[in-house]
Amino acid sequence: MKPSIILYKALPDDLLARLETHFTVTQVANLKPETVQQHAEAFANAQGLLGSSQTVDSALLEKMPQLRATSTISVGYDNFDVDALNARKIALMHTPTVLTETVADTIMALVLSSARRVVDVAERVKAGEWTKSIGPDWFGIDVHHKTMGIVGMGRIGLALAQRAHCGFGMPILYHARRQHAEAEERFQARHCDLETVLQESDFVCVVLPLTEETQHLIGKAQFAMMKKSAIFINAGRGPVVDEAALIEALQNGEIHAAGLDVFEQEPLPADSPLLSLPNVVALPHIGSATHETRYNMAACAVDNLIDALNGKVEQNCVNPQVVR
Ligand SMILES: NC(=O)C1=CN([C@@H]2O[C@H](COP(=O)(O)OP(=O)(O)OC[C@H]3O[C@@H](n4cnc5c(N)ncnc54)[C@H](OP(=O)(O)O)[C@@H]3O)[C@@H](O)[C@H]2O)C=CC1
Ligand SMILES: O=CC(=O)O
Repeated sequence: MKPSIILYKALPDDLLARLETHFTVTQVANLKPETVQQHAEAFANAQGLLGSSQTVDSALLEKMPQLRATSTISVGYDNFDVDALNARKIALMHTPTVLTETVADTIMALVLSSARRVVDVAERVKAGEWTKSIGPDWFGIDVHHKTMGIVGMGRIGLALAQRAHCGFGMPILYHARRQHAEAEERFQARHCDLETVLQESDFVCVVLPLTEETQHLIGKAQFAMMKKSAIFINAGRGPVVDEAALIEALQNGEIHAAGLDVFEQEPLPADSPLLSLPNVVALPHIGSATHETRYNMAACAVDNLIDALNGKVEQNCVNPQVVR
């Protein structure tokens, strides 16, 4: 008999078919308690769980006594209670690498659009305000050859460093827990403490995972350290930044502008002050959102679940050490 799994995200037809050759699939809209209750038997029998962007906590795991593997269509896994998974020796699979280049492209898009005011001035053109040759009130600031500060020099940080250094001639400062030889050799990146990155960078790009250590790592004191001309980018996770402090820093002119793909609350509430600040580019968490990359992530997650339920956790497993 094929193992049963719960799928909580729509998949392209060919990937759903691949999943169904290996498993009996119950597809649900979400992992809310009422959904779990409605499909109680399927959850009780499921050995696998596949989807994205939903909380997987101990309350859910209690309803899934047979669960052996979870597979998220994302690289970030802060929405999972990893300790609870570890306690039950449940594998957690994720999709690093396949999205790295696309996310780095998104971050460069935020850098360029914040600095050159692409969104702001395009809206002015559409509003019919381009009636004569433009003046300094339409100007932006240069990106090329400015100092790029990267907080989190992992896979995405490295791909960002490549774009910034090789494409835009930017010197790179970075902060991570350890030194990264590849970034230093290929892009002459300089490993610094967080304070130095914040003080010396023209662009501060945060590409950190959300953990107990990184939650609100960037707050009032950190914005105060940045240059008044600095542009702040967050493409890691919203709660890494104290959003109230960011809003204050933008309103008080402590920093020049911000480009944001992630927020403390997503979707961003319609009354967020960020939406009325002209020096903010706010994106709806589109880091990896291209047709190609989202397909590749879903394919990777399907393969990951097939592998994990066959006892193969050498690749893309967050907790291989606990899996039997
Ligand atoms: N906006 C979006 O759509 C997307 C957002 N993301 C986010 O980006 C994150 C990073 O992805 P990826 O680059 O693949 O991950 P990696 O694991 O490759 O890199 C994470 C980096 O963060 C650093 N880091 C972690 N904790 C700390 C800390 N406490 N202090 C300093 N540095 C720290 C790591 O340091 P060290 O090297 O020293 O271990 C590492 O350099 C994801 O976890 C996710 O949250 C990812 C994809 C899309
Ligand atoms: O935010 C997206 C991810 O893959 O993580």
